[in-house]
Amino acid sequence: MATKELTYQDVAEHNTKKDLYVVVHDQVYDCTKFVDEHPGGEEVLLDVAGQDATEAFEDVGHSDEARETLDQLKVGTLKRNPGDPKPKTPVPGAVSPAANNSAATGLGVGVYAILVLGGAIGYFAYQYLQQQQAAQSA
Ligand code: HEM
Repeated sequence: MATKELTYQDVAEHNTKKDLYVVVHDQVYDCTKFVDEHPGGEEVLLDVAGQDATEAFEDVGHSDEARETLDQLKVGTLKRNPGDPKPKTPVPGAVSPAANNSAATGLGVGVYAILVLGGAIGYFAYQYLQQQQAAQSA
């Protein structure tokens, strides 16, 4: 197995579909041949091309099989220098339980507000119509 040491700058140069390296858990992987076969689509891999994909990779909850595939793509180990970028946060739209939860909580408050407001408007409209009818029949 290759034990070449690459810096983050080395990896960052391989950031196109035809030459695509990613970092996962400080290991460097050449995904060039795999990008077209990725069951999760090429878009997500292109999004992390030449970058640290650890968080994106783990957030999806890849299978052991995916980890074996990853093993076969390994080209070296990342040599971290001070000031190197941190692992990239997952792309929007990617399967992410944490992101989904926070979105649901945010939406929950909004939905409650609409329901309460809608209920109040409905109630007052009903009262108003009752009064109108009472006035007409008098
Ligand atoms: C870096 C190397 C990667 C390898 C070797 C890899 C491999 C795989 C494999 C084998 C699967 C099939 C399901 C499974 O076995 O878990 C899969 C699915 C998936 N991958 Fe990756 N993946 C990689 C990176 C990524 C990244 C960076 C993302 C970014 C979000 C991603 C997103 C997904 C998604 C969303 C699926 C689910 C597709 C579906 O079920 O329709 N993958 N990947």
